[in-house]
Amino acid sequence: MAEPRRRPRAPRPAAPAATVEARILRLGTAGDGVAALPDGMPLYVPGALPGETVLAQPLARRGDGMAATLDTVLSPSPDRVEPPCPHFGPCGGCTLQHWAGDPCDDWKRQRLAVALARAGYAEAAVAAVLAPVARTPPGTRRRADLALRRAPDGGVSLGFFARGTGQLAALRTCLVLDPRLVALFAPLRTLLRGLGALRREGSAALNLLDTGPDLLLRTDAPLDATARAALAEFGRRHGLPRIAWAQGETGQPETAAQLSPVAIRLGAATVAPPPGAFLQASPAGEATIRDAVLAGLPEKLPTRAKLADLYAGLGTLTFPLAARAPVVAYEGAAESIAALQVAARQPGLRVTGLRRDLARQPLRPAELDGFAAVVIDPPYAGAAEQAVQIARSALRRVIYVSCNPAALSRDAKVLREAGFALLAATPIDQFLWSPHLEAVAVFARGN
Ligand SMILES: C[S@@+](CC[C@H](N)C(=O)[O-])C[C@H]1O[C@@H](n2cnc3c(N)ncnc32)[C@H](O)[C@@H]1O
Repeated sequence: MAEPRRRPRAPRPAAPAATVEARILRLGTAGDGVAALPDGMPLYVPGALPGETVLAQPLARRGDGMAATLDTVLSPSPDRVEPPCPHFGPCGGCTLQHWAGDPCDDWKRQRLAVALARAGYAEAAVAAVLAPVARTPPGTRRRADLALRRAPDGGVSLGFFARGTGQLAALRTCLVLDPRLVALFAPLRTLLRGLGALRREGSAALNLLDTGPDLLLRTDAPLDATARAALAEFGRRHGLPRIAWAQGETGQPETAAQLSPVAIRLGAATVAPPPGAFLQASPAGEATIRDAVLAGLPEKLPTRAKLADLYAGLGTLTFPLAARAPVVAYEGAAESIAALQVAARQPGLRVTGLRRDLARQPLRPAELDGFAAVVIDPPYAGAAEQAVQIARSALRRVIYVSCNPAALSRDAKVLREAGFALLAATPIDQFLWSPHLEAVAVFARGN
């Protein structure tokens, strides 16, 4: 899921507007408090909570409304809490840390209910199958995509961009990340201070694998032999089996130092992920998604049943699914599907991996009809083309893993119109203290 590494564009300077007093009516999908201006236009106030009266400074038009900054909270919500992280505010990572957990869970759960209701499922039908929010604990996030910036004195800051400002909030700690990744912040800064390949800006993507932290460094200048030796020494000292490097935001990663093999266990398979590979953000989040997907399968599968896993990545869901029936996994990223295919050669796994761009070439009805169930876990944009093909097929069971309620809503509408009922909906708070919401929804027809 998205993490706030890419530098956001700073808002255009606007003529200073008078501070307004506003009553916050609700929270918007980006986590901002939403009030109504006298003409009815929404006023988006980051940091404000539902029920609060605030003084806010309108800044500039944003979408259908007006963006503002929070000046003063005149009447705080009883659900306002002291943010536990010292970087709250400047850091763009956890924008809802000032909100108590239970109301935040209720808000996320309600957003899933609304998304499914917008797809046309009756409110009562949604309420009947909607599970409580599964909240992942702090200190368990195993992926971080940190921005790097060299200061004029040669020092390097490492952190996330504050929302909408282009300002990098330099982090000393992080409450959501696994402490084993946080422990690398200080040594990374020291390493990067002396690394000529980082002139002005770059990034450090950290994935915590079963074999230890896996680092993908992106810098704005080439990496020479001395720098490679420094990376290998860093890996040895801090227990990183592999450090990969790439030039620029889009350069192809290459292994700069490999000290021992990398691996992660997914179901019954051991997979060697490529540098910077997609992993579910936390082991607990992954387990919740996996369990909800497995629970969504038909109770009894015919002897010759096959399953399909679309947008399979490294096989996070593929390999657990293969415990129930043979699985065909489809994935667009060459390095990910290659890792899945290699892992699938381990004995007894019953997995076939195929590379396919599912946006351009969604599985057609004749292909879908051969599967007893299809799991679909698309990127943020959702799977509009694939949903249309599913609607035209004779497929009876779809398990949809979503990281974007709006895309889920759009695709679920296509399924509903094709006769799919909603059997289960599980909201998952895998990005604690952020407005992100993930979900698993199970659809069936013809049963
Ligand atoms: C949300 S991830 C899910 C991965 C996997 N199911 C998991 O749980 O780890 C979405 C996956 O879709 C892949 N993807 C993105 N666009 C794609 C496309 N057009 N065709 C096929 N796969 C695509 C990404 O490479 C990524 O692996």
